Amino acid sequence: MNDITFFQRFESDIVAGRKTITLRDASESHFTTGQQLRVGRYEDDVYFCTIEVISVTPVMLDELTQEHARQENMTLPQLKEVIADIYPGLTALYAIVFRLVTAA
Ligand SMILES: CC(=O)Nc1ccn([C@H]2C[C@H](O)[C@@H](CO)O2)c(=O)n1
Repeated sequence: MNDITFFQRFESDIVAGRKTITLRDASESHFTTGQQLRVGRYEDDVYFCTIEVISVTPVMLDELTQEHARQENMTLPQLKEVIADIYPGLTALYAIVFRLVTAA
C-alpha cells in the first residue's frame, strides 16, 4: 500500500534527487515532518521509492517562486501550467518538501 503517488513522468526526477518538492491540495496536506512515505506511480500504483517529509507548508499559487520551480526541476511557467492542469482553479496549495530515502 502506497502513501502518496506521483505521475509516472516525474519518477526519474524523484529517484535521481532532482525533484524534492511537490505541491498538493488540502486532501494531501496531512503528512507530517519526519514521516516516511511509500511512493507509487499514479497510473498503476507500483511502488518506486520511499521519501521522508521535511516540511509541509501552505502556499498560495501567486506566491510560488523560482525556488519552488527549481525544487520541482521545472521553470516557474512550467510549474504553474502543471498545477493548472492537475488542480484547475485551485489557488491554496501545500508545499511538501521531501528527501529520497530509498529507491526500489
Ligand atoms: C493525484 C494527484 O494529484 N497526483 C499528483 C499531484 C501532483 N503531482 C506533482 C506534479 C508536480 O510536479 C507537482 C505539483 O503539483 O506535484 C503528481 O505527480 N501527482
